Amino acid sequence: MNLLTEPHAIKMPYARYSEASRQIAGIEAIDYFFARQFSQLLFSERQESGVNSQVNNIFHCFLALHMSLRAGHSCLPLKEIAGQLLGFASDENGVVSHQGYALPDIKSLTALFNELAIAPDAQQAIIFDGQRLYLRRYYLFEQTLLSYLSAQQNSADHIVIQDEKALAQCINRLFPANNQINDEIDWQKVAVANALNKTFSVIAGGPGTGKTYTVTKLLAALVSLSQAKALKMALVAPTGKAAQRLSESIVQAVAGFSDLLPADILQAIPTNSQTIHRLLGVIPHSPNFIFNQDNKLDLDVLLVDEVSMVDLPLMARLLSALPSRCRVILLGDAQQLPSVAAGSVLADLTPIKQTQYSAENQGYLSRVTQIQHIGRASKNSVDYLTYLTKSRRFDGQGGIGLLANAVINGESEQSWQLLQQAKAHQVPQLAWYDNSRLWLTQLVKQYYLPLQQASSIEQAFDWLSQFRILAATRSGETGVENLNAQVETILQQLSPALQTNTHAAQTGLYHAKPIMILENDYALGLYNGDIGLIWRNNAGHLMAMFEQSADNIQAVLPSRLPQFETVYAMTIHKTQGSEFGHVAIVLPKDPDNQLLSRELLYTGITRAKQQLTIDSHKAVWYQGVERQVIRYSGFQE
Ligand SMILES: Nc1ncnc2c1ncn2[C@@H]1O[C@H](COP(=O)(O)OP(=O)(O)OP(=O)(O)O)[C@@H](O)[C@H]1O
Repeated sequence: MNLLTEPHAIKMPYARYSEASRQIAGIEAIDYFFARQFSQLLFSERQESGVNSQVNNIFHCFLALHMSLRAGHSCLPLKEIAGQLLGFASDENGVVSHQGYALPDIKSLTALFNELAIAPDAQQAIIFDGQRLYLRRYYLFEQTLLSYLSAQQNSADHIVIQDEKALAQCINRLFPANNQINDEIDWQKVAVANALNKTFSVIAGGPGTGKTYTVTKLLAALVSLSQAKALKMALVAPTGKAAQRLSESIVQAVAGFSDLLPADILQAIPTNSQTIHRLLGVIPHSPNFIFNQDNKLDLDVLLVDEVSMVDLPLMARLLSALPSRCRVILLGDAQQLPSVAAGSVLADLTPIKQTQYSAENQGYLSRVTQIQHIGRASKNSVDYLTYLTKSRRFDGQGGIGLLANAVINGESEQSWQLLQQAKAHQVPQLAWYDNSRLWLTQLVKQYYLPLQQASSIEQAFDWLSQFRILAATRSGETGVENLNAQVETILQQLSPALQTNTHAAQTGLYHAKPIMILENDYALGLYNGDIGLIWRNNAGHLMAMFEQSADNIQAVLPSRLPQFETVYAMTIHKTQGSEFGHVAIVLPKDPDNQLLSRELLYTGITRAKQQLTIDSHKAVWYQGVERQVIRYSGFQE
């Protein structure tokens, strides 16, 4: 069937894209062609149907569905669009620029889609299920996740370790009683105990709450309890950088446990992490992987870190590739930005905002941890989920933790007051500027100029990790591209060597320039988001250097590099999974910028370990803190 041939009986609401874009604000060509193609497909199969008079409504719903997918939702709940005027826009004087389109109420829309018979089993490309419209692909990914979860929750025989006495001994050895502070519940201990009797668990918490520390104890417990059976364990994260950090944190945690555990147990704790893509085995130019539902991984334990960054398709593919015996432990901060691509897996898996277990689970936990009051039983319990709440990094009166909390709780006034106090130097760790850029020259001098004088590449990487400028957008005055150009101009003013460097002027490359890779190159082993430094080697040639692990630096000829860009400044989205000593966040000037959200600000703020500089107007800050990222999915009510 030729999809582009319109069945003659059906008249589409817009003859071409230009007409639709004049009428509907915010659409892109791809939304229009998606709606047109799938409406035509539907009607070509239903020429005699009574729904023909509804072509406009169907077209508009499909248009809204595609706009939703583009915004990262995995579906479109009809209740979000029913009875509304969508795509309408007018200027500040009330002059209408786009008329938009109106949709019928929920009852009529539901009746229409029921009549179309596009239920999940109808083998259609667009599916209507549970009052939501889906593209079939995303529906199937979501089903994979949902059925994985229900299989874990319903099957007690998946639980590997059932000897509670042995469990209790092991847990109490890992968490000696003197770890208990002022009768506070040690949630790290609870999290380990909780994960030990489940094949699936989620340990969630903000930065520095000890997720990696806790999970290292969990791995130690699994090794101790496996009774000489060598477990096949894998540690993964969504990006190379996050995988590297996970390895480093586990090595650091293991080093601190020498008083708690014998050397043979410590040695058996895995420390090598890899990306999820690497574990699954990338097939070049294909979205599929070597390991999948028909060719499963041989694993007993899988730990996934930074789950907020994992999108729905990747999580579904990962879970499909696991054998049923595999224990899965997910770690992440559910309050961070969701994945760039579709879905909000971690947010969906953490539907309640504090730990709440069933009475049965509480009974088990009390028995093995000897902690008596783990909480009241609740109907809303989610037994696989434990929150760690005590930040080991941002305690006391440090401004970063206070600001992060106020932002994620939507407290615009309180967070703004913190910034004002910071201006008066009353809050440690914070500095605030009103879109002035006064800080830029000083921080470039402090952090970026010294890179040129670093005595070794290792030292340069170390210094580079101390500071980063973060922006919400790529383009525009406050975007990454412009900020990078400004830093380079300042560096040229400060460094006479750079001013006279004709090679730099011709190629844009110079010694100690930080770069970020923008596309995967499997042959070179370089991936989107990898950060490197242009560096003059001993032979006097400029090479691109990448820190593959703490003691392995890879040198690549600049001419062989995949697409890359300068990275004195980067987007907040791209910094997920990384941290820096000092972070400077530059926000857009327009409060209506659609990228602004409290999750974006929170993610940016929590990238800073010691010092944070914020550059924002008041109206922009308020908008950012008040707006929340919402992602629709079939996990929600
Ligand atoms: N119970 C504890 N006792 C002592 N030190 C701890 C404890 N829990 C965590 N820490 C220390 O606190 C720091 C942060 O812990 P960790 O790296 O595990 O946190 P995280 O939640 O994984 O943080 P992020 O993912 O943001 O890096 C580490 O230096 C760790 O050794």
